[in-house]
Amino acid sequence: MALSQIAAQGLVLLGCGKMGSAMLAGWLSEGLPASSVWVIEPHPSDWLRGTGVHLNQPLPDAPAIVLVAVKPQMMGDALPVLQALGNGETLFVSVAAGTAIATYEEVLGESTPIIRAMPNTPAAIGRGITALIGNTHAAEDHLSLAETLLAAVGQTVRLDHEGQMDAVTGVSGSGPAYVFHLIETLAAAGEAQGLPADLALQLARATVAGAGALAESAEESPAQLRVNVTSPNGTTQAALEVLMHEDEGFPNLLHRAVTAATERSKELSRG
Ligand SMILES: NC(=O)C1=CN([C@@H]2O[C@H](COP(=O)(O)OP(=O)(O)OC[C@H]3O[C@@H](n4cnc5c(N)ncnc54)[C@H](OP(=O)(O)O)[C@@H]3O)[C@@H](O)[C@H]2O)C=CC1
Ligand SMILES: O=C(O)[C@@H]1CCC=N1
Repeated sequence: MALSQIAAQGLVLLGCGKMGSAMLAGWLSEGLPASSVWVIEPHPSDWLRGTGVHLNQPLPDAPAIVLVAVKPQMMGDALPVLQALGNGETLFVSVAAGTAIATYEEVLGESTPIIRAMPNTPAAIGRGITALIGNTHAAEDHLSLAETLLAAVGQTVRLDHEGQMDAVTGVSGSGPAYVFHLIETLAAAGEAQGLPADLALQLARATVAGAGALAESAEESPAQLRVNVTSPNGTTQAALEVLMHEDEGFPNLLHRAVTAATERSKELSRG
């Protein structure tokens, strides 16, 4: 099914904060007409008001997809509004962290096709990645429908089982924040070495963006690309000896960070 077919039946977006807006911006720029989107959002931003979507208006009877993008803590209040669309043709896709498929089945009905997805904010510029897993009522058609929608804002991957979702959240869902923090801290380190703040930020931002693009397009592995930068006994080697330190280096730090995110995702799903 193409994006135009989703447009014909309608798309409902429940919650349009940071993640909902990132995806909506991507869909609109990919040609999804604003007139085919219904958004339920208690405090719409000026940007959202300006898009021309149906805002807080009565919903269509059988939209192709309802996408749920409210905070996990808001789910109990938000989901019942959609109950009438459950147990029907409409596919539900939720991007909420730490909210199990079973939670949606309880509210929407067990025969509702439900897909749990974990996107990330680069979706706003079509460079996201979304992992998906469906319930037993999500057939191949439903999965490819969700993939059509989410592929419009980046890559998609299917998971083998729902248990992988916590770690996915820790790696790619939260991951953009780690990279933005890397840019901030690389710039601050440059400033500490005497560079003007704006120059340090320009260097850090372009370096992370360029290295990311190279890592994605090059045939070599990230490890080989790292070696390519590292002259024997040169400047990079001096830095990597700090970053690759067994206890205080990047591997241990990132391992702890991803573990903390994964554990928090598990904790959220316990309620
Ligand atoms: N931000 C990210 O990078 C990612 C987020 N996610 C998931 O996406 C979901 C949304 O996160 P995020 O966008 O960051 O959070 P935000 O708080 O920015 O967005 C949630 C939006 O939902 C609105 N809302 C609250 N209650 C209701 C309701 N009853 N009906 C409709 N809308 C409601 C909120 O309004 P108000 O602010 O007025 O309460 C807010 O605008 C979360 O479940 C999160 O786990 C997944 C991947 C990445
Ligand atoms: O921080 C969070 O809980 C959400 C889920 C992944 C990214 N943001």
